[in-house]
Amino acid sequence: MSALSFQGLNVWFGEGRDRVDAVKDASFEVAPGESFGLVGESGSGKSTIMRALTGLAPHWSGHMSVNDRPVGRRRDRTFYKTVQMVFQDPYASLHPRLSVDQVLSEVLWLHGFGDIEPRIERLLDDVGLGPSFRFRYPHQLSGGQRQRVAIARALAPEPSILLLDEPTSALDVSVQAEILNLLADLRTEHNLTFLMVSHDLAVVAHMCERIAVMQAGEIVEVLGVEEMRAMKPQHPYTLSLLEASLGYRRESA
Ligand SMILES: Nc1ncnc2c1ncn2[C@@H]1O[C@H](COP(=O)(O)OP(=O)(O)OP(=O)(O)O)[C@@H](O)[C@H]1O
Repeated sequence: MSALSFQGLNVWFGEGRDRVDAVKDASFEVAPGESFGLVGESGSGKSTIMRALTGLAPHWSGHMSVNDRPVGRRRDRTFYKTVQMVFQDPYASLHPRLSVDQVLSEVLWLHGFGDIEPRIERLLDDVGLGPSFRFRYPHQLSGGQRQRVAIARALAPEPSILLLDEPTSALDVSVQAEILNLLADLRTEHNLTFLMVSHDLAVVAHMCERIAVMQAGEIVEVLGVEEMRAMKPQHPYTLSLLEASLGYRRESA
């Protein structure tokens, strides 16, 4: 069984001469409970894979499945109960006029939960925010606290899979590690599967067991984090990414 499967995925934007082939023939699987990273330079198609899965990029071909159920053109409520996404920018992803209580109540209500009060308290506790945060508005929260609320919102439907699109890159360096550690703890406590996009190889090495390296829309290599740490990738592009992230200079002629 796989939690997520992508086979021969192509995703494009626009038509004719304006067409951009953002993802080309991408294939990989993520096992239940695994944390899988997507890395690569800006514009290589990492976020587009997540967007295609969640329905935000409508033009795609190939095969995608969630818990071995094929993803079709329309996603039902079961899909969004199973798969939730945390976006890069908590400033943009939370509505400024909704309190934390309203944000969480709305999602819980949409997913048909009756016991909303205790669930809100538990969700806030899960993400390390006390009950005093419940009636605050986004402008009354720090960036890290906002991202905690966004994570609580993603956890509310009790998903088994979280899509994390650069979840710490908009945050102050001092809180990035806190949020990554929170996510790692939540993964264990809630038996979650992660698909994570990051341009930061150190983040991916810390969070993921396997990594797909993307270049210009294609997956050039899938490698284990141990091979990555040992600087032993198969593909020269991966090596150049690793060296760049470590500040090495290649000994080129
Ligand atoms: N809505 C869109 N319309 C047209 N082109 C798009 C759209 N969204 C993305 N693209 C293009 O698709 C390609 C892949 O973009 P994508 O955002 O997936 O890259 P990425 O690897 O996630 O990059 P980054 O790390 O900068 O977010 C890029 O060439 C981008 O310009």
